[in-house]
Amino acid sequence: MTQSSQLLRHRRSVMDQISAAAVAYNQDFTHKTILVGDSGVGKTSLLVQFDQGKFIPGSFSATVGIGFTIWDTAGQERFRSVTHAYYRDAQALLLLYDITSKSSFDNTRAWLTEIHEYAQNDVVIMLLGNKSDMASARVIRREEGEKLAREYGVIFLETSAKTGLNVDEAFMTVGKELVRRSVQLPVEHRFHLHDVMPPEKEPSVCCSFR
Ligand SMILES: Nc1nc2c(ncn2[C@@H]2O[C@H](COP(=O)(O)OP(=O)(O)OP(=O)(O)O)[C@@H](O)[C@H]2O)c(=O)[nH]1
Repeated sequence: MTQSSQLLRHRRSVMDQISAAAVAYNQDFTHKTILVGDSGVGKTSLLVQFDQGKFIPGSFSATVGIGFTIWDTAGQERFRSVTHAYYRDAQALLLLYDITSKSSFDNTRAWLTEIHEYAQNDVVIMLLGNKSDMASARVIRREEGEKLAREYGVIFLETSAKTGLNVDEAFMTVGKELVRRSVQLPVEHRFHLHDVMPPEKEPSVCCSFR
């Protein structure tokens, strides 16, 4: 078992709470969230920070896909065909780039094209500019991330898997949107968001979803 799959087995995530609450009100409500983006942008680190509240320096071995609620994928090209299969039944996607890597930012367009091709039409997408703690190495300005997010109509945040900045907010925002969509159910199956989580501050940029 990989390190990442072990941590997923033991996670006590906010998403789990949201999911559990949703299931209590609607037996059919399930969701899958996956993290995508170029190799090295910090997908696994973000997941570790969210799950364990800590940063473990150094690269993790490339992971193809693990867990059952939040899926971490490898950014390497050789795993791409496997990733395609994951898109199909994903309800939410966290697309990461590294603010110190222009190529990872440029490649987000290719990732978005792929997502549009393979994912469900109503998938929740969040664009995350990770490694925001590395101010002196920054090559992608925050405004560039915001502009791209607006262009594609997705939510945007800058995060740091190292300091934990906006990590919970990212997963919370996705969870809230999934819950919001689930309340399109008949009245008798609805539940109230306030019952499962306290009010959170809104993300810095929040665009309409597709
Ligand atoms: N300073 C800083 N370093 C980070 C951050 N996130 C990840 N890293 C580092 O970036 C490197 C790559 O992180 P990973 O989490 O392995 O990246 P990944 O996207 O899962 O990579 P693949 O599995 O190859 O797709 C590691 O050395 C991490 O310690 C961050 O927010 N800040």
